[in-house]
Amino acid sequence: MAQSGFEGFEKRLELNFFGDDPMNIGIGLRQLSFESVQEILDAVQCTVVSAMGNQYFDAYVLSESSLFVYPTKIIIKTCGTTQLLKSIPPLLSHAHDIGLNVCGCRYTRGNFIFPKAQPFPHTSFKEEVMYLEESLPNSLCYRKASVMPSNKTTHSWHVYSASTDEQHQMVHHMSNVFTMEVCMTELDRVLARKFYQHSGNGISGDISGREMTLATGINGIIPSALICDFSFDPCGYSMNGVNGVHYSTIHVTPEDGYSYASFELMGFTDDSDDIDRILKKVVQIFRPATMSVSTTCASHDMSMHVKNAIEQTGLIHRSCTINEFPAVGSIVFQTFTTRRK
Ligand SMILES: C[S@+](CC[C@H](N)C(=O)[O-])C[C@H]1O[C@@H](n2cnc3c(N)ncnc32)[C@H](O)[C@@H]1O
Repeated sequence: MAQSGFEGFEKRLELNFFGDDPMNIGIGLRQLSFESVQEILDAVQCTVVSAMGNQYFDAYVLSESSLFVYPTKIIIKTCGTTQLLKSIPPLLSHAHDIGLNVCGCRYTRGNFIFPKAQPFPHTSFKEEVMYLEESLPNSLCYRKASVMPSNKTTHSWHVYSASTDEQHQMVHHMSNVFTMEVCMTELDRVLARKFYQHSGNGISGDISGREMTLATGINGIIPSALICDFSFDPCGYSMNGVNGVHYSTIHVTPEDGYSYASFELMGFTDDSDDIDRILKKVVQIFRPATMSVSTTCASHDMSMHVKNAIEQTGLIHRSCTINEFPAVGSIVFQTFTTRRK
């Protein structure tokens, strides 16, 4: 294991808002100017490298992962040594200026490969929780922080959630929406090489990103999705998939010694056959030695589909932890490894 390298494991923040005038939200957060978005990202220390949108939301590829902006929801996912939680104060302030107030927060992450390289407030989960508690208004009175373990101390899932009373009631009406966060380490070396640019060809990150999408089969994971992709120099890859109201996103750190890839999907639980097929395709593209899947949903029915699909790829199910979070629902954290691990 390298002593230090690029931290692939992302921090993910999801904030939900409500309007002063709920019947008149319109495009809500999507009306934030590009300057306001950049100011929020400055606090995190990352920038926009590519963007696309549809009638439902805007999707940005960042220098360190992704940002999704819906009228009343924002999801920021950043890796490396970014200071994700520092986005909260400017974000709440800009949202307030357009008549929106926060009503729900969910922060999740895995275990950093290089924890000592993380800056404040990401130096420890305790520090992160303290920062979250101080940054969120008192109206978010249902709060919970938990570290969900696996069979290995090196793999656990950190979760913080907070919500208002109203948001707490609302989650039950959204019972068929889920998010799935997949983290993969020790990628197959031959497959990881596909995320290196061909040296000295001088082509842009957009064009070589597209080439990687096609060469690896990433475009076949969700064939109906519109893809915004980008490759970094000399290596590294990010993409956002836009499919109606749903997004998917993939980020790859292919360097040997600390290789990492993530896949995330927001979708409807009714499409469980599709989810089986998607997960198998993801495993086939990266062939990781270790994989964790965290599903967030009003119920925990999804977890069985996840387990069955991944076991069919030859990976072995090692652990499953379930926890309930107010206004979020059930989070199921499962880990898998190859036989040799
Ligand atoms: C931003 S991407 C994907 C991040 C994602 N969280 C992951 O690790 O899967 C990170 C990869 O791009 C490479 N990279 C090259 N230039 C970069 C830059 N300017 N900013 C961020 N990453 C860069 C890193 O070395 C790493 O391999």
